[in-house]
Amino acid sequence: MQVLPHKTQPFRSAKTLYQHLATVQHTLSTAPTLLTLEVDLPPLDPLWVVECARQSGVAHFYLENPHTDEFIVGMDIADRQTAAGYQRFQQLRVALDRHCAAYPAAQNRHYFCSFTFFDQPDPNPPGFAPAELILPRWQIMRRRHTQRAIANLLLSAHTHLDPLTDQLWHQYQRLSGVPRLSLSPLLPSLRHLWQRTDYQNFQESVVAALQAIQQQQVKKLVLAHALDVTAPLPLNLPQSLHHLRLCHPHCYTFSASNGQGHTFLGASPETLLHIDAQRLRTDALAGSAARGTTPFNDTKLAQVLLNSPKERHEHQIVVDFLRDRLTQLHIRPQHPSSPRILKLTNIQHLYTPITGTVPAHGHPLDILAHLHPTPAVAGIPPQRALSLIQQHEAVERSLYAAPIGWLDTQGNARFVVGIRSALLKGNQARLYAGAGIVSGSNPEREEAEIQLKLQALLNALA
Ligand SMILES: C=C(O[C@H]1C=CC=C(C(=O)O)[C@@H]1O)C(=O)O
Repeated sequence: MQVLPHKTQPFRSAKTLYQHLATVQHTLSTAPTLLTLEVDLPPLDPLWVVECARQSGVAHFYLENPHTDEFIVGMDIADRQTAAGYQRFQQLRVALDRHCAAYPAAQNRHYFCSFTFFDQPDPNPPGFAPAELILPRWQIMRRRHTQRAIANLLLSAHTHLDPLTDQLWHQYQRLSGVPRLSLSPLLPSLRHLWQRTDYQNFQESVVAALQAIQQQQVKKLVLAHALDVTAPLPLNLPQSLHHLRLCHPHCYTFSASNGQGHTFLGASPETLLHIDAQRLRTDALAGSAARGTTPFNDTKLAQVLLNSPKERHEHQIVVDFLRDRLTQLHIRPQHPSSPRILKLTNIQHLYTPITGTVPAHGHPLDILAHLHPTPAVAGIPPQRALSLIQQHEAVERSLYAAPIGWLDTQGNARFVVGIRSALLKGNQARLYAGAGIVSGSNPEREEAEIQLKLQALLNALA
């Protein structure tokens, strides 16, 4: 089957679009063909696309890094594959290979992927599969000061062109029309949010984790906590995302909605997999301290963090894990011998960037299968840590702390770890934060770290 690039501009009018699709359809058999159309759109704020998707009640996917001036945003679904179970990454790869064989690679085609933390569907599912691969109907991307937009659609001799043309034309008009977004730079008042959480529960699980560490069941365990928030009115998604990107310009701001009212969003400082032309980067990020209120105090806190044997141990476990896993994949890891400090708006971390070269046969989904979950979000040894998390955590992790991002047909990828994140539905939000527990951890201090992380998210909700 072929990919049919268009030669004319089919989005001149609804009529030219219909005629273009009809001309293509004339050449098709009953088997579907993937049509990828380049679309001229004015320079867009990706949050306008998020808003258009929200208003139309369709799925969206958004990832933006203000610091590198990169974004990708997708609206609606052209094709979707899902998988579950311990082979879910491999199953998605098979689905992707099949997709690429059926519809040969069009440059610029990107697939959005999300995963839940555990490989089985949640008992109270928010409607995200354990593994999802989505080819968006609309994809708009900005990189190196250039924006490009495409529309993907599956077309066969049987497709009814009238409703398809109507839908595409309507979506195109919305996207290219004057954005009706009024994004405020001010932080919202939090007085209207009603919060419910029980830190007693978290502290008890830290005590249980310390016991498991003492009994040498695990060396490290990452425990998460959730804060449930209710607002008097539905939460304003573009505004919340705008706050996140303003407050965390060095993080990846992201959101994914399933088109059924659930949206997972956040601003993650942790890159799990960044591949550009076979050059790979993954981040070891573990070990935290608050930001100081004065430059002097801030530097002092950073020095204490860098010199703390407990924090360095917590961090080194992640570095060692990532090194081992990359080596298993025949990728030679390279990294500085000691961690640096990564300063975020409200918190600072120990940070070691690890780089390498992906071999020709290496595939982003195989690499993700090896990297998730890292001991920055689970623990070590991984299997034991996972069962202790299930035993001690009170809430489902859902998409929290799992890979979220995109890959293309040339092996490039961007995946972050879905931390500093929340799940929204209507006027309700569940905010997640976790902390690594090692020998020497203190329940009160871990709780303070969790509160610091949750507060940053809470400040962004609008
Ligand atoms: C698991 C989270 O953070 C991880 C990443 C950086 C520092 C961490 C820490 O110091 O505990 C965590 O390992 C979270 O924010 O939910």
